[in-house]
Amino acid sequence: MSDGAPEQRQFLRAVSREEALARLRAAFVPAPLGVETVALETALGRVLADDVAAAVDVPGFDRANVDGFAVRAADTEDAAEDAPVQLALNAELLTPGIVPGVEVAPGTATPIATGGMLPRGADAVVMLEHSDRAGAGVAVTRPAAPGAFVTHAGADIARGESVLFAGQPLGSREIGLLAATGTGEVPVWRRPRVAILSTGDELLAPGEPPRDGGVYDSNGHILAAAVREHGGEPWALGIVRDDEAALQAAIEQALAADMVLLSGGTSKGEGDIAHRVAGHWDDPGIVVHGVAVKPGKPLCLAVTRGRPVVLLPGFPTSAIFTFQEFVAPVLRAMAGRREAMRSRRRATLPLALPSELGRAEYHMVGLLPDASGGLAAYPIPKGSGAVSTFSRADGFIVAGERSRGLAAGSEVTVYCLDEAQELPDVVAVGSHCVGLDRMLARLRREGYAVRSLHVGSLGGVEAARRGDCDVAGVHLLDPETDTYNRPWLPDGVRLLPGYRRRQGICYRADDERLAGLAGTALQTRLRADEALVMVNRNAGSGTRVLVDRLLGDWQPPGWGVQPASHNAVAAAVAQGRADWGVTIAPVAAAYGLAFDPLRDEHYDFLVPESRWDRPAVARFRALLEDEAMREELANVGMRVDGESGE
Ligand SMILES: Nc1nc2c(c(=O)[nH]1)N[C@H]1C(S)=C(S)[C@@H](COP(=O)(O)OP(=O)(O)OC[C@H]3O[C@@H](n4cnc5c(N)ncnc54)[C@H](O)[C@@H]3O)O[C@H]1N2
Ligand code: MOO
Repeated sequence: MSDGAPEQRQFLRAVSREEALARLRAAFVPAPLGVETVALETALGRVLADDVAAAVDVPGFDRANVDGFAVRAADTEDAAEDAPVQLALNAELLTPGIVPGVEVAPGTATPIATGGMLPRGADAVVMLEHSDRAGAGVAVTRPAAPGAFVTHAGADIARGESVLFAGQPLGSREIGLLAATGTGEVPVWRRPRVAILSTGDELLAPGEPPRDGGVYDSNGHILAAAVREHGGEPWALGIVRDDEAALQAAIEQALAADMVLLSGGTSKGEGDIAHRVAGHWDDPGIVVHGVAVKPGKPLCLAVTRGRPVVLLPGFPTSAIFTFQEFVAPVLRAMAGRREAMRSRRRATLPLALPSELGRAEYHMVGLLPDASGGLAAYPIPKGSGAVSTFSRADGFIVAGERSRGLAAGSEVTVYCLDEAQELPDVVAVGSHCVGLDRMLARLRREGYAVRSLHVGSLGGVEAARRGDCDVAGVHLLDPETDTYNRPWLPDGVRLLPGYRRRQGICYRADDERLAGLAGTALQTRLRADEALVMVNRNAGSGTRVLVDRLLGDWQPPGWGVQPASHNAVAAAVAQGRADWGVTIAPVAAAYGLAFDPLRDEHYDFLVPESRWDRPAVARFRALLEDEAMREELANVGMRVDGESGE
C-alpha cells in the first residue's frame, strides 16, 4: 500500500503442523549449548551433560546390617537355642565409622552396630536377639551362615560403575545417587536463555491497577514459567508497545538470548507489527507464517542470527498451546532434554463437537470419571481467546484437517496436559455461579477433594444424565411452562433445589436520566428516551426470556448486542457501551450499578440418583440447610429463603 495505511500482508500459505516443524528444523537444528559445572545443591532440574561413574564403592566396606556380633560363621555352625556356642568377646566396639583394629580369631566375636565395618576374620554377623551376653563372652543361640547380615563392599554401587548417563534430568532420586558416590559437582548442559516479550498497547503488568481497555499480560508469565518447566532460563523483558521502532529495539536486545519468544501482533490487524519486524530478516528470517491448526493459525516461526524467534499468537490459549506444541520440543533439545511424551487416555465425548474443515483442531477438555469406570471428556466451551481454557483443561482431543467434527458418544483419545488428577470426592459441573463457588470452597475447607468444571447449563444436564458428575448447577427457564430447571430433569436424576438469584434492570447509578427510578416509572422512562441504549442477552438464555417479556414488540437501540453472560451485561453498562440491561443483583452490585428487581432466577442442582447418598453429596445437600452457609450465600446476593426449584 502506498498511502501510508498499514500494510496488510497475507499469511504465507498456512502449512500443516508437520511441515511447520520440518521447516523450522531445516533452518535451525536444536542442540545443547555447552557444559557448565554446578554444585549438587543447585543441580535439581538440570540435565547431566556427561556420564557419571562412581569414584567409590557403596558401601565402601563390608557392612553389618544389624546390631550384634561379628563372627566366623564356622564357629556358630552347631549353635542352638538349647545348646548355645560360647565365644570370647574382643575388646572393641565397632560403631559406624570405626576402623576395626582387632582380628576376629576362631572362637571370638566383636560387638558391632548396624552400619559397622566388618573386621578381618569375620564373615557373618549374629543378631543381638540370637545371643546372650555373659560377662566377657557371648552365647550364640543360632547358627549364622557365611555372609549373614553382611552387605559386601560395592554391592550397592561398584567403583567405576556408571551411575547416571548424559541426558539424564536430575530429580531428587538422581541427586541422592550422586551424593552417595561422593559427587559434589556435576557437569550439566547450560540452560538455554529465552527472552520473552509481550506486545500490545493494552497490556498491563500483573500488580498494576486495572484500567478500562486494559488486559493483564498473562502470556509473558505463563511462557516464562513454561520455559522453566522445559529446562530453559526465562529472561522476562516485559511489555513492548505497539510501535515498530520500539519493538525492533526490544528484539535487538532480546537477540542476546538463545531464543526469543514474542506474543501478540502475529495476525493481520493494524497493530500487528511483530511479523513486520521479522519480515526484514533474510538469514533466513520467517520460515513459517500461518499453520493449519486451531488454535494457533497465525503462528510465525523465524530464525535470525542462528536463533529461533517465535511470534506466538496473542490469544492466551493459542499462545501457550503453540508454545507447547511447536516451541517446547526445540527448547528441550537445546536444554539437552528429550521430547516429552504426553500420556494419553481413552474417553467418551458426551457432547457433539463441530470442527472446521482444513485445520487440525485441538479441543481442550476436562476429564471426569464416568459411571462405567471410564472417563468422559467434556469440551471446555471457551475459545482460544480465553486464558482459562488451557489453564483449566486436563488435556485435548484432536479433530484432523479433514474432520467436520466428532459425534456425541464418540470414543476419543485425550492427550493429557498434566499427570493424573486426584480422584475427587465431589464433581460439580454446569453453569458457573459465585454461590456454588462458595459452597465448594466450604467443602474444600472441610477436607473434600472438589473438582469443578464450567460447561454451561446444558453441559450440566448432559453430565447429570450420564452420571458423570455429582451435582450439576443449572439455570434454565422453560418459557412454555415458565418453570426453571425441572423440565430438563432427565430420568434417574433428582432436582436439588438451590437458591435464587434476583434478576432485574441495571443502570449506572449516576445516570441522571434514570437515577432513582424503579418499577413502572423506570420502564416508562426507558421506553420514552430513545437515546437510552440497552444491552440484550443471547437467545436461549433464561434472562433473554425475561428480556423478551419486558420488551414485547419493542426493539430499543442496542437490542442486537447479545452477550452470553450476566457479567458481560453489567460490564457493557458500567463501561458506557450501553445504558441499561438485565442481569442478576450480585453482578450488578459487583459493578457498582443501580438495580431494580424484576423476578428471581432459580439456580438448582441436578444430582444423579446413584450419587445422591454419597457422603460428599450428602454434605453438599446439608450445606444448603446450614445457617452459616446460607448467610454466606446471602452475602453474595443469593436468596436461599423460601420455596425453590419451580
Ligand atoms: N482478520 C483476521 N483477524 C484475526 C485472524 C485472522 O486470521 N484474520 N486470526 C485470529 C486468530 S486465529 C488469532 S489466534 C488472533 C491472534 O492475534 P494476534 O497474534 O495478532 O494478537 P493480538 O491481536 O495482539 O492480540 C489478540 C488478543 O490477545 C490478547 N493478548 C495479546 N497479548 C497478550 C498477553 N501478553 N497476555 C494476555 N493477552 C494478550 C490481546 O489483548 C487480544 O485480545 O487473531 C485473530 N484475528
Ligand atoms: O487460531 Mo487462533 O490461534 O484460534 O485462536
